[in-house]
Amino acid sequence: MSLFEIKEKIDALVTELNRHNYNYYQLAMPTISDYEFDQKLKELEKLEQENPAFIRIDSPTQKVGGEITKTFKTVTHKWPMLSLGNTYNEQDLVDFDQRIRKIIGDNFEYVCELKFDGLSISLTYENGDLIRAVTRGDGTKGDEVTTNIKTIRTIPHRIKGEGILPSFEIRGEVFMHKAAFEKLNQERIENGEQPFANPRNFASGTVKMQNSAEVAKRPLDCFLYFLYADKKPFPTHWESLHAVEKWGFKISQESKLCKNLAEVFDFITYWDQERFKLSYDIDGIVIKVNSYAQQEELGFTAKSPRWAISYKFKAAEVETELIEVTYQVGRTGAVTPVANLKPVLLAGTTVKRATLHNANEIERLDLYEGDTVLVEKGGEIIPKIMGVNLDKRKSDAQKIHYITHCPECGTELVRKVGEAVHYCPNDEGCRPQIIGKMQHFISRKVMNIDGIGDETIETLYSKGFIRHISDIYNLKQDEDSLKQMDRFGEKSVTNMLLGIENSKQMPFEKVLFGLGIRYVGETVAKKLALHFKNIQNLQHASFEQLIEAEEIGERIAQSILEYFSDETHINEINKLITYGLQFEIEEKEVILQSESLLGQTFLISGVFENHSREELKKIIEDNGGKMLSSISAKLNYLVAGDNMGPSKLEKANKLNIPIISEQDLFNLLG
Ligand SMILES: NC(=O)c1ccc[n+]([C@@H]2O[C@H](COP(=O)([O-])OP(=O)(O)OC[C@H]3O[C@@H](n4cnc5c(N)ncnc54)[C@H](O)[C@@H]3O)[C@@H](O)[C@H]2O)c1
Ligand SMILES: [Zn+2]
Repeated sequence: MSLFEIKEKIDALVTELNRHNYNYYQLAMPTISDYEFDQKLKELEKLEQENPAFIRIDSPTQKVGGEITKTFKTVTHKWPMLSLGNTYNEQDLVDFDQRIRKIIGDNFEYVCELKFDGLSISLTYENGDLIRAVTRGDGTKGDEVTTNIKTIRTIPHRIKGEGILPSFEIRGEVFMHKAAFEKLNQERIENGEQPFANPRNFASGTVKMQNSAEVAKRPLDCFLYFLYADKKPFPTHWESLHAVEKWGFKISQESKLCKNLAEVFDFITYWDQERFKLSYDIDGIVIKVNSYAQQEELGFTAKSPRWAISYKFKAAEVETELIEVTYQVGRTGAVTPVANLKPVLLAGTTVKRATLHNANEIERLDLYEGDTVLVEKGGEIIPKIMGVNLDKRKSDAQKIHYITHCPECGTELVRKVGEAVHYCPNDEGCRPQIIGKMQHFISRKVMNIDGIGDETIETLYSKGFIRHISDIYNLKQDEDSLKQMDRFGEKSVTNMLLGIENSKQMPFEKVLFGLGIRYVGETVAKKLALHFKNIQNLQHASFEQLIEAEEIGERIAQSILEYFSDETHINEINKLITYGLQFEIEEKEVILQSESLLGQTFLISGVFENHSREELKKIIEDNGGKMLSSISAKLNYLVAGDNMGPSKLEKANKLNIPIISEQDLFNLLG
């Protein structure tokens, strides 16, 4: 290569890798595998080493990959939060070991740890209290996410014990267990939200959420693995790990003290096999020099410590044949494509299917019939297709196009502008939608109706007993004929009818969730119930009034409007009201904490530093204030946080309504 070509190559790699960093860290949606990314980064490193004059300051070899965001307070790290050098092969570890021996001699130990696939966090404790939690950010500065991190049960807010330092930092990895990921991601798919690709992305998306109450609902966990203090009380990393465990921190029980490289290799070989049995994802092994004095001697590069390295496992992947793409219709009408594969063994299980998410994914992969595909088992339990082996494509194969009509009822599918998912709009006539809606309604998380299960719903539907949710409440009429039916019997029918009767006491928010309005999942239903109090208010709410409610965005508002514009839905609700289901929230008797806001009206808008909008609302109401849902001359105060809409601000200014901050509100309370 000529010098000119080398420079071109370096520039191209820098641009490409920076784009991948952005996709990976900011969007949590990488488009190439970690392995490919790391190969390209190594190529760049090598070119730069040979041609140092061409190193660019924005080169990904010169900095840690993430960035800070504007939505949180920025905090400068007392000790930079670095990355780790990595490798996928054993020879590099031998070289690493030799480099170390050259500098510190032969008398040292390694600590081998699992490399948890999550996001790193730095916790600061003072006098035993957790006072701050900060993300890695760009390595120098990070986002302060203390409130969110405090929702993680395994992170102590306060520690007690012997020898606790008055001030220290402890770092570790926040992650989500695979089972929790599968469950929550499934809920997202059902609610029409974009699913996360893996637990790591889900965890990092969660830590950066604005609403801590929402974070609390998503179970995260954390292993701690670095202690930092001005003067470390222990001479080694290993001793620190065991001390902090006594202080109350969760450390991994799988770490191992290794005397030499052979023991390190044993550890690697063992975990390469066993990693799939863990309840969480790891993407490799971290090898650290144990003694702090020796760590200091070895020092750092621009991006990572010289005394540590990570050995990364290649993702488990295998080639197999695509048999066909089939389509599943969910209860909200969302149509999900599934790749049916020639069964193949991968990471200890037989794989027969892979998710394709939506039409974009089929397009991205450019799938043809009978293609040989590369299947990867990453975070998820259901594997995904990474790519196609074009060499093996059959010459007469046809390109796969996403279907245009519902495979269940033949209705033409619709896809809204800006959305990835196709829907079957025939919600009243499409079997899986009808059955799915009723199954959702009776399920444990929704109306929790005893004595009736998914299969019963299918049978009752097939026999013509039920077509709508309201029919469930009419089953009593058919008691005698039901008792005559196969596999039903006296007792089970009595139980079922009792369960149905009891469910009439379920609160409004559950009923609302049960109606199956698109995008109205459990949390949204709760917010709507709290905000609108009863079905009439919700049914007649305008678009503007809907988006006033906490966490209700335009997409949800639109979906609610559409739902209530359908006569069948209104009839259905009216029937349910007649049957005695709850369509308003029980107004609890309020005992005021004070009367300092009595007679005053408030409206809350924007995002607040210390409280959620619902919390502020409660504080106002507990002190005698009244909430209004829109800006009018009747409004006394507009409590404004960050990112308030400009139109509101303008309106409030026009009407001369005082705009106050969160702090001003508390001052009003006295
Ligand atoms: N596919 C893509 O587009 C893309 C883009 C950018 C980065 N990446 C991937 O991300 C990697 C870079 O990410 P990175 O800078 O976070 O580095 P890294 O993930 O390779 O290693 C550093 C991180 O490991 C974590 N870690 C887990 N367990 C640990 C333990 N026991 N001790 C110490 N640290 C532990 C820490 O969070 C630390 O910040 C790349 O190697 C690449 O594989 C992929
Ligand atoms: Zn259909």
